[in-house]
Amino acid sequence: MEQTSVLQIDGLSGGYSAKKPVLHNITFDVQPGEMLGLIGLNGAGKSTTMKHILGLMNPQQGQIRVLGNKREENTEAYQSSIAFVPESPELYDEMTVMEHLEFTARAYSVKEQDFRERADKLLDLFRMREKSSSLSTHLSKGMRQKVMIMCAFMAGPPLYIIDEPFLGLDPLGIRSLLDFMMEIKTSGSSILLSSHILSTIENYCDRFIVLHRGEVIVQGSLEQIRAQTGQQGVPLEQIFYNLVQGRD
Ligand SMILES: Nc1ncnc2c1ncn2[C@@H]1O[C@H](COP(=O)(O)OP(=O)(O)OP(=O)(O)O)[C@@H](O)[C@H]1O
Repeated sequence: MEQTSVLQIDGLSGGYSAKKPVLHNITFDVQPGEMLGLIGLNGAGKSTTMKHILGLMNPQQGQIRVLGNKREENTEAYQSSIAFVPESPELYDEMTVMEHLEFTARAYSVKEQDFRERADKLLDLFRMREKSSSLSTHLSKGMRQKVMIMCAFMAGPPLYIIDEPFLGLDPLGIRSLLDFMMEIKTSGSSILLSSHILSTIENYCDRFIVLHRGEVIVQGSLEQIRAQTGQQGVPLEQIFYNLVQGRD
């Protein structure tokens, strides 16, 4: 039997006005246990693609399925299968770090035992234990970003959508995040990650989608992209530069 994709995007076109689509006929999938890197220049359409997946924007054309469900057909199953880490932290001012974790656990119906285990692990991993009772307004920028990441991991869904997570994290935080993402993959969940730090994600993502002006110009594993572009042994960053340089 064919395996159901965690995320399947077919012929997605969309944007902020019907007259001027930003995304053009985007097609790609994410399989269980895969980490996909969504890369592209500023304005290429990475966040807009994520907004469509999250259901914050409606496709002008095409379809998006999460675990086989279309959002409009089975909204609850669709939404509860996704956790999102936005580029800029969005926290509740009047809630502590622990209360954010509790709130997320309730929203995703995480069992009490799992909540305790995950909270314990995340507070240690991201070195946030001594801040667990601090209000979010009393945290540094990087700490606020860590809370967003911890909440997504608390939810424990099949699909994580993570928008440029490394900015603001210290080197230990980046390492913890990368290690934890590898653990998540091993447990069978999937990650769609956007980042400009190509040298960091090069060794972690199973496949890459290269977006340019709202179109997928190349996709595949690093080896496949090297073969497709005739650039054996070349780092991802250089391949990306060669691909987009001088292209309209
Ligand atoms: N709220 C908005 N209203 C209208 N146009 C928008 C809006 N947000 C983004 N755009 C446009 O959509 C296009 C894609 O932007 P998007 O934010 O998806 O890019 P991105 O790849 O995430 O870029 P970055 O790397 O800078 O985060 C750009 O041309 C941008 O100007």
